[in-house]
Amino acid sequence: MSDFTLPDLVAIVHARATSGDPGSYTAKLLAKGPARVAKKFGEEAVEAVIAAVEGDNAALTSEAADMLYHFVVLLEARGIPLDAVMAELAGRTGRTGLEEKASRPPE
Ligand SMILES: N=c1c2ncn([C@@H]3O[C@H](COP(=O)(O)OP(=O)(O)OP(=O)(O)O)[C@@H](O)[C@H]3O)c2ncn1[C@@H]1O[C@H](COP(=O)(O)O)[C@@H](O)[C@H]1O
Repeated sequence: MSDFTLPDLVAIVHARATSGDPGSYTAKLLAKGPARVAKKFGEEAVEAVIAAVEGDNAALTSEAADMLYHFVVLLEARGIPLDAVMAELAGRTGRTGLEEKASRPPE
Protein backbone atom coordinates (compact mmCIF):
# COMPACT_ATOMS: atom_id res chain seq x y z
CA MET A 1 0.00 0.00 0.00
CA SER A 2 1.23 3.50 -0.87
CA ASP A 3 2.16 5.73 2.05
CA PHE A 4 1.40 8.85 -0.05
CA THR A 5 -1.37 10.83 1.66
CA LEU A 6 -3.75 13.66 0.77
CA PRO A 7 -1.85 15.98 3.16
CA ASP A 8 1.34 15.12 1.18
CA LEU A 9 -0.44 16.23 -2.02
CA VAL A 10 -1.71 19.41 -0.29
CA ALA A 11 1.88 20.27 0.69
CA ILE A 12 3.14 19.66 -2.90
CA VAL A 13 0.33 21.74 -4.43
CA HIS A 14 0.97 24.62 -1.99
CA ALA A 15 4.71 24.53 -2.71
CA ARG A 16 4.11 24.50 -6.49
CA ALA A 17 1.50 27.29 -6.19
CA THR A 18 4.08 29.57 -4.62
CA SER A 19 7.08 28.33 -6.64
CA GLY A 20 6.80 30.83 -9.51
CA ASP A 21 7.93 27.96 -11.78
CA PRO A 22 6.62 28.68 -15.30
CA GLY A 23 6.68 24.95 -16.04
CA SER A 24 4.33 24.10 -13.17
CA TYR A 25 0.85 22.98 -14.31
CA THR A 26 -0.40 23.75 -10.78
CA ALA A 27 0.91 27.33 -10.88
CA LYS A 28 -0.43 27.89 -14.42
CA LEU A 29 -3.90 26.57 -13.50
CA LEU A 30 -4.07 28.65 -10.32
CA ALA A 31 -3.06 31.77 -12.27
CA LYS A 32 -6.29 31.33 -14.31
CA GLY A 33 -8.36 31.86 -11.13
CA PRO A 34 -10.71 29.82 -8.91
CA ALA A 35 -13.53 29.65 -11.50
CA ARG A 36 -11.24 27.93 -14.02
CA VAL A 37 -9.94 25.55 -11.31
CA ALA A 38 -13.53 24.73 -10.31
CA LYS A 39 -14.46 24.05 -13.96
CA LYS A 40 -11.47 21.73 -14.30
CA PHE A 41 -12.47 19.89 -11.10
CA GLY A 42 -16.00 19.50 -12.48
CA GLU A 43 -14.68 18.05 -15.76
CA GLU A 44 -12.54 15.53 -13.90
CA ALA A 45 -15.50 14.58 -11.67
CA VAL A 46 -17.68 13.95 -14.73
CA GLU A 47 -14.93 11.78 -16.25
CA ALA A 48 -14.85 9.78 -12.98
CA VAL A 49 -18.65 9.39 -13.10
CA ILE A 50 -18.50 8.10 -16.69
CA ALA A 51 -15.79 5.56 -15.77
CA ALA A 52 -17.87 4.42 -12.77
CA VAL A 53 -21.05 4.03 -14.81
CA GLU A 54 -19.15 2.08 -17.47
CA GLY A 55 -17.68 -0.19 -14.77
CA ASP A 56 -14.15 0.62 -15.93
CA ASN A 57 -12.27 0.41 -12.62
CA ALA A 58 -8.84 1.16 -14.15
CA ALA A 59 -10.19 4.37 -15.71
CA LEU A 60 -12.06 5.23 -12.48
CA THR A 61 -8.84 4.88 -10.49
CA SER A 62 -7.02 7.23 -12.87
CA GLU A 63 -9.91 9.74 -13.03
CA ALA A 64 -10.25 9.63 -9.23
CA ALA A 65 -6.58 10.64 -8.97
CA ASP A 66 -7.15 13.53 -11.44
CA MET A 67 -10.25 14.55 -9.48
CA LEU A 68 -8.51 14.49 -6.09
CA TYR A 69 -5.57 16.50 -7.46
CA HIS A 70 -7.90 19.15 -8.93
CA PHE A 71 -9.94 19.17 -5.69
CA VAL A 72 -6.77 19.94 -3.74
CA VAL A 73 -5.89 22.71 -6.23
CA LEU A 74 -9.43 24.10 -5.78
CA LEU A 75 -8.99 24.22 -1.99
CA GLU A 76 -5.65 26.00 -2.56
CA ALA A 77 -7.34 28.48 -4.93
CA ARG A 78 -9.94 29.37 -2.30
CA GLY A 79 -7.54 29.24 0.66
CA ILE A 80 -9.44 26.45 2.43
CA PRO A 81 -7.22 24.15 4.54
CA LEU A 82 -7.80 20.41 4.11
CA ASP A 83 -8.14 20.32 7.91
CA ALA A 84 -11.33 22.40 7.64
CA VAL A 85 -12.87 19.77 5.34
CA MET A 86 -11.76 16.95 7.65
CA ALA A 87 -13.18 18.81 10.67
CA GLU A 88 -16.48 19.16 8.81
CA LEU A 89 -16.51 15.40 8.12
CA ALA A 90 -15.51 14.59 11.69
CA GLY A 91 -18.37 16.77 12.94
CA ARG A 92 -20.81 14.77 10.84
CA THR A 93 -19.84 11.55 12.61
CA GLY A 94 -21.15 13.13 15.81
CA ARG A 95 -18.04 11.92 17.54
CA THR A 96 -14.63 13.25 18.42
CA GLY A 97 -11.57 11.04 17.95
CA LEU A 98 -11.37 10.51 21.71
CA GLU A 99 -14.97 9.28 21.99
CA GLU A 100 -14.39 6.93 19.07
CA LYS A 101 -11.33 5.45 20.78
CA ALA A 102 -13.25 5.07 24.04
CA SER A 103 -16.09 3.20 22.30
CA ARG A 104 -13.74 0.61 20.74
CA PRO A 105 -13.77 -2.80 22.43
CA PRO A 106 -10.58 -3.56 24.35
CA GLU A 107 -8.00 -5.56 22.33
N1 LIG B 1 -1.17 14.99 -9.35
C1 LIG B 1 -0.96 15.81 -10.24
C2 LIG B 1 -1.75 15.84 -11.44
N2 LIG B 1 -2.80 15.10 -11.85
C3 LIG B 1 -3.14 15.58 -13.05
N3 LIG B 1 -2.33 16.61 -13.41
C4 LIG B 1 -2.33 17.38 -14.64
O1 LIG B 1 -3.63 17.75 -14.94
C5 LIG B 1 -3.71 18.01 -16.34
C6 LIG B 1 -5.05 17.54 -16.80
O2 LIG B 1 -4.95 17.17 -18.14
P1 LIG B 1 -6.06 17.60 -19.18
O3 LIG B 1 -5.70 16.95 -20.48
O4 LIG B 1 -7.43 17.33 -18.62
O5 LIG B 1 -5.90 19.15 -19.24
P2 LIG B 1 -4.88 20.00 -20.11
O6 LIG B 1 -5.35 19.97 -21.52
O7 LIG B 1 -3.45 19.58 -19.87
O8 LIG B 1 -5.08 21.43 -19.45
P3 LIG B 1 -6.35 22.40 -19.52
O9 LIG B 1 -6.01 23.42 -20.57
O10 LIG B 1 -7.59 21.61 -19.85
O11 LIG B 1 -6.42 23.00 -18.14
C7 LIG B 1 -2.50 17.31 -17.00
O12 LIG B 1 -1.61 18.29 -17.49
C8 LIG B 1 -1.89 16.55 -15.84
O13 LIG B 1 -0.48 16.51 -15.88
C9 LIG B 1 -1.46 16.79 -12.42
N4 LIG B 1 -0.48 17.73 -12.28
C10 LIG B 1 0.27 17.69 -11.15
N5 LIG B 1 0.05 16.77 -10.14
C11 LIG B 1 0.89 16.79 -8.91
O14 LIG B 1 1.40 18.10 -8.72
C12 LIG B 1 2.81 18.05 -8.67
C13 LIG B 1 3.40 19.33 -9.21
O15 LIG B 1 3.13 19.44 -10.60
P4 LIG B 1 3.55 20.76 -11.35
O16 LIG B 1 2.74 21.85 -10.78
O17 LIG B 1 3.26 20.52 -12.81
O18 LIG B 1 5.01 20.96 -11.09
C14 LIG B 1 3.22 16.81 -9.43
O19 LIG B 1 4.48 16.33 -9.03
C15 LIG B 1 2.11 15.86 -9.00
O20 LIG B 1 2.40 15.38 -7.69
